[in-house]
Amino acid sequence: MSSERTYIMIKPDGVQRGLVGEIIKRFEQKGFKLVAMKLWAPPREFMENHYADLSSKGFFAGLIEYMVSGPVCSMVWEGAGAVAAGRVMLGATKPSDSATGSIRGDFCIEVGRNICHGSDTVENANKEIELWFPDGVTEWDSCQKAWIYE
Ligand SMILES: Nc1ncnc2c1ncn2[C@@H]1O[C@H](COP(=O)(O)OP(=O)(O)OP(=O)(O)O)[C@@H](O)[C@H]1O
Repeated sequence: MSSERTYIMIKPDGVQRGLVGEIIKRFEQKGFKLVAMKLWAPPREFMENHYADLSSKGFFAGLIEYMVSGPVCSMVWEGAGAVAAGRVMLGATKPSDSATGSIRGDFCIEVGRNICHGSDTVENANKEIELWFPDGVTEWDSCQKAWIYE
């Protein structure tokens, strides 16, 4: 499995409900490496751009209202298979379908308040990382590497 980077965002409900630490803890404990993070409230147009592929959906206006209702915590996590593993850790989009043990399965009830976002493909991850972190990420060596990878 090759090393990848994935864009993970804690949505406004996740921030307001005090789940930032819990979500970071899960990614750290899994063995992924944090290479970028910021807490901020991007302008509406920025969020519309992030979700541009959903602009024709009936829930788009509500989604954008939700996403600009408070600060989000944007992160980039790195590691082998990080994109697919990140999606599994988040759980299915609809919390009623999310496995217990996943972030959505454990902490939320409705699709319109589903706490977190994670890139769905490596290609989209690279696009999202460029959008959210145009100045790049922080490269560093983790002393845990030899204990996580063979
Ligand atoms: N039927 C719906 N009603 C309300 N909101 C929805 C609905 N479907 C999706 N959403 C919202 O739009 C977001 C993006 O939907 P998408 O289909 O891209 O799922 P996803 O890739 O799992 O989610 P995300 O991009 O947030 O990680 C969902 O996470 C959810 O917040």
